[in-house]
Amino acid sequence: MADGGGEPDQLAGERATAQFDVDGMKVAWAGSRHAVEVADRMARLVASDPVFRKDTRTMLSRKELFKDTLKKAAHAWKRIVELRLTEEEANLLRLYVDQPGYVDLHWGMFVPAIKGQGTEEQQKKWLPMAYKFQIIGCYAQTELGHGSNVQGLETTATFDPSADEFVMHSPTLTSSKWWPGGLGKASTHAVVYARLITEGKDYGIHGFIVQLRSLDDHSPLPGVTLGDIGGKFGSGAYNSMDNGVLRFDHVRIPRDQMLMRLSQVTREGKYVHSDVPKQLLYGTMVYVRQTIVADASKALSRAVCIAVRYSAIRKQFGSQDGGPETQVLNYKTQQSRLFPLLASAYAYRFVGQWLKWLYTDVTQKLEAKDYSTLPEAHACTAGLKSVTTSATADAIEECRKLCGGHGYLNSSGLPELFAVYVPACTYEGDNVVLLLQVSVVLHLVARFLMKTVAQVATGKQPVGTIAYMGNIQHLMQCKSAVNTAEDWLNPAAIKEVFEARALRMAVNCAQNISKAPSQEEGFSELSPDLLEAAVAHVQLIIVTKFIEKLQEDIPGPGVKEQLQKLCSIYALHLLHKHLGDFLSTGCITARQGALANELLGKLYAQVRPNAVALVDAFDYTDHYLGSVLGRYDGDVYPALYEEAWKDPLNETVVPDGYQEHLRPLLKQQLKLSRL
Ligand SMILES: CCCCCCCC/C=C\CCCCCCCCCCCCC/C=C/C(=O)SCCNC(=O)CCNC(=O)[C@H](O)C(C)(C)COP(=O)(O)OP(=O)(O)OC[C@H]1O[C@@H](n2cnc3c(N)ncnc32)[C@H](O)[C@@H]1OP(=O)(O)O
Ligand SMILES: Cc1cc2nc3c(=O)[nH]c(=O)nc-3n(C[C@H](O)[C@H](O)[C@H](O)COP(=O)(O)OP(=O)(O)OC[C@H]3O[C@@H](n4cnc5c(N)ncnc54)[C@H](O)[C@@H]3O)c2cc1C
Repeated sequence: MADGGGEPDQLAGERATAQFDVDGMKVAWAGSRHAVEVADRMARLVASDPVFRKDTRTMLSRKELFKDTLKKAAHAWKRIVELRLTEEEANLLRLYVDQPGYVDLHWGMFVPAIKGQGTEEQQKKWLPMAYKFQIIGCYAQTELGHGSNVQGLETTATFDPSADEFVMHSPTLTSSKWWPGGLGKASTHAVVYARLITEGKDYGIHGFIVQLRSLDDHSPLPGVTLGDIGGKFGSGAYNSMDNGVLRFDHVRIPRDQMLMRLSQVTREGKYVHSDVPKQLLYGTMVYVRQTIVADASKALSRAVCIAVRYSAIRKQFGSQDGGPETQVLNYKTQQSRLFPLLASAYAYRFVGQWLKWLYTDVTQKLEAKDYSTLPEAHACTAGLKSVTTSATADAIEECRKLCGGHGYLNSSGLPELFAVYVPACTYEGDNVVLLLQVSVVLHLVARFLMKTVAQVATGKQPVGTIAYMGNIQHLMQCKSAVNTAEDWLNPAAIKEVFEARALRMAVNCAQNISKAPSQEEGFSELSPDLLEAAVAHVQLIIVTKFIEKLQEDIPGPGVKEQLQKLCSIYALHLLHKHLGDFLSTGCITARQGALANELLGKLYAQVRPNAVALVDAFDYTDHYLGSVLGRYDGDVYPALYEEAWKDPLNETVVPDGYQEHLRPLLKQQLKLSRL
């Protein structure tokens, strides 16, 4: 029992009110019983290892933090080798270590870039070294002057046939590579994206493997300037990563270090393009965007887990005759802010699982030289990355506010979680730039369908996640049949209005663009509307994948019922938030909007007794959560109190600086008061 009002038993009471089987929900969340078991084992392995402690991380200096990251990475690798962990286990171990570091770029981008863009011979040469960490690689694409506009990169790779070498050069300040993680201090090699110039002609951006540092003493090779780009947002957080700067002064590399799966330069300097689509140059980004969507649910579920547990512990107001105050989780406002985020965590989890499937499917097709699904993979990964990361960043901040003042303490875990997460809205493609990519696809399809609407039944039908657009005749005219609040529980009713909204917004944009003097001008003028149409399309994908998940066999008493409620909450809170879209496109009436809101209130009340159990199903250890507010035992107040004393400021009772700055001030005031 905690001192002064903290009531740890309260969480036990909350758990007792759950109306479903938490173990069954853990399986639904993780994807299989096996996945629960592996995740649990890896989480405990990390939590029990003192090297992986992270409770003082936000108090470390940048240098200490970076060294701590090197230590953790080396120790993690040692454990992976000693225990012969599988790839699945190693990935989970990395997740639970919970500290960004150079290994992420080595495994997450350097290795995939070589796999995707290197020839078989190049893979045979470089991958075994990378797999054993004999070399450490990063992904050096972004420059000081250009990140989003990849075609605008300035670094050059000029072929010199006399030496059979490329000369890597940074011709301007703005061509300095800037941002690549792991580049600043750790990497020995990089996949560098540069303009290929041969026979006096610029063939645009290509990838090259470049050694940057000596494998003997780690010093930069001649002609290579390297460093870290400086401290970043927040304490701890992404500062564990050595995002770096790189400049080349006529650095020579052998010709066979150009990644040559997409195109080649011959010994004589001839440029040859293979039959592989040039967009595969962007393949590594597609891969990482897909992992970022899966990670959104992890970050969001962590924040929600902290906020739900703490909201069940925290009490304010409502005391009658000296009785207990009200748990803040019982306030309808708290529920209406928190439960949509809980539902979003589940929604992103399932869409992330689906996207992983889509990516695997596309990869298999690419291996069989079927490139037809590449545009779908690009649009889905770009759109979902954008929508899920933006919403997750906002949601983490909302969870901080939901935890009141204590949420602002580092010990709540939320400030660091926000700081480490928020760059996901920018890296791997700025979220607006990525949504514009989705809107290009939507615009093309909408324009095509408008032209061919008469013969749509016989014409070429859109497939994959844009298949619904083929139903244009119905979706442009349909009116929702919802008549009672409970009618909104019908997934078909929800799907229809989300499809109609997305299609009508895309068609409206296409019609307005067609009125502009040129398509380019129209596209630019209407880009804010196009973004909204893209968001509507992506939200439809998430809702649809949640609904499809519920059509699967989901074992465990009450599990499917809870997920059905969460699915309805996810969809209806979006409907409520974007009511303007649904009304202005005529998909629903104002009354139907009000009915959706009425149902939302009822669903929140139904979720309330299950809320703590629904976050327990994420199966997070206290180590991974890293939050005194989100502790499993709910013993929040003693932990908060204890944590405060660990701050370096409390190492002495009288602070450093007292003699120089406080004492003279206080003495001076004394003199003044005596005057
Ligand atoms: C310390 C602890 C340690 C523990 C240790 C444990 C040990 C290790 C064990 C395990 C470890 C595992 C670790 C794994 C972790 C993995 C996680 C990885 C984390 C990553 C962290 C992220 C870091 C960030 C990296 C970056 O940011 S890299 C840089 C990213 N940059 C961008 O995204 C740039 C965005 N811009 C663009 O993508 C493009 O420029 C564009 C906006 C798309 C425009 O392209 P452009 O060619 O200029 O013009 P378009 O005409 O628009 O396009 C042409 C054409 O191409 C199509 N297209 C475009 N993109 C793609 C694509 N990606 N795929 C396919 N097609 C594409 C486009 O649609 C056009 O098509 P059409 O011509 O048909 O219209
Ligand atoms: C933490 C972190 C890690 C990173 N790691 C790596 C890495 O490992 N390797 C690497 O190569 N890069 C890395 N990056 C770089 C990252 O990929 C780029 O920052 C990102 O792609 C955005 O590009 P930018 O910085 O040029 O933004 P800009 O494009 O300059 O964006 C600035 C603003 O302009 C807007 N804008 C840009 N273009 C358009 C347009 N066409 N229409 C409308 N609005 C537009 C954007 O929405 C944004 O609001 C990292 C970045 C961060 C923050």
